[in-house]
Amino acid sequence: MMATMRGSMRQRLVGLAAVRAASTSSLSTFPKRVKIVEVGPRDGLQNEKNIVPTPVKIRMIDMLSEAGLPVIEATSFVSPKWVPQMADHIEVLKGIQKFPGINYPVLTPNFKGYQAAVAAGAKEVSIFGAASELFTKKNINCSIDESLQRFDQILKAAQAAGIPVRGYVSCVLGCPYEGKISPAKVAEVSKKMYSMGCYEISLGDTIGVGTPGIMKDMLSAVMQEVPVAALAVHCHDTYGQALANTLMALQMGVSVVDSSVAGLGGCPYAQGASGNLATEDLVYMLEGLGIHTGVNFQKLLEAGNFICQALNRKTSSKVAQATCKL
Ligand SMILES: CC(C)(COP(=O)([O-])OP(=O)([O-])OC[C@H]1O[C@@H](n2cnc3c(N)ncnc32)[C@H](O)[C@@H]1OP(=O)([O-])[O-])[C@@H](O)C(=O)NCCC(=O)NCCSC(=O)C[C@@](C)(O)CC(=O)[O-]
Repeated sequence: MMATMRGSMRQRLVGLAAVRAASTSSLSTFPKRVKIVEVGPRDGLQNEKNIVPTPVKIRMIDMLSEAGLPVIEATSFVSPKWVPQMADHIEVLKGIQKFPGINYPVLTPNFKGYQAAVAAGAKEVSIFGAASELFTKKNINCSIDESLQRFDQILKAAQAAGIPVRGYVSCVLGCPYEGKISPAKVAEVSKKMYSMGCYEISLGDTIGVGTPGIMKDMLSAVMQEVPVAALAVHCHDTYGQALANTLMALQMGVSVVDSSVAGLGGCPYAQGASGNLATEDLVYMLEGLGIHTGVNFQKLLEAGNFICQALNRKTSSKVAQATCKL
């Protein structure tokens, strides 16, 4: 009875957000549809100190699939010495249900990771670089130029095998080691990765220090070099700016947004990085703007609830917290 009441309250809450959309006049600049790239199973879990059992990861991904997320980043084929939490990448990728129409990309830092990912059945991979030399060194142990050479090898093999490659550029609004990063540097690295063959470039505010004004300047520079249709934003919420920064990107025409269920997340090689933009908060805002996502909100809440219980953690999603109280 109580659960049914809660369910109907949640529906009313989402309905309320959608009704507000109708009264908003400046919606013409927003995309009609946004593709959400769910990074919770990878970015959300990679920084967890205690190893999350593989069946929990698999159930989390299956629940996110049931919620209708169109892209779910499943795991990373990185060195287990560097990120022990992702050491079960083969079991996770093989163990999840592959829903038709949903992509399950995995991170591959080098050719070794790419080969292992493809052998385990990956149909899409993501390479990850940065606009900061020091962060690149700390994160993948090479310079930016060396990282681009490694990516080139992956991209050539992936192109031959018909495997799409997504590219991340980290530290686009600031670096934990170098501080300010110039929009020109972000544009330069993004352009290189796009020209080399990445179909999409995800711009990461890795430590969540950006504000909408800096986001605007950075995107303006990148959009000179990469078509906006090929751009995504990936905002961490360390300073509570992730939703505002994402809104700015949407206003500028970006229609792909990365987020993490329950706001889980953080990069082990970015001191001070906290969780990602929570998928629940993103979906609530997009519904309110009348922007289609295809996500079942109730099932998304259930996936967030499941992983928070498994981690013995309170959700970082404001919307999930609010609906819990209803
Ligand atoms: C890139 C390396 C491997 C270089 O690490 P390295 O130590 O320079 O690598 P190496 O080539 O010298 O090899 C050292 C050992 O690692 C092994 N190795 C080498 N490659 C692999 C592989 N792919 N899979 C499994 N094992 C591997 C290799 O076989 C060898 O094993 P050993 O002989 O010592 O037993 C390492 O630095 C690494 O794994 N880094 C990953 C760090 C990471 O995952 N960071 C988090 C993801 S990025 C992020 O979160 C930001 C993002 C994407 O979300 C966007 C944003 O927020 O901005």
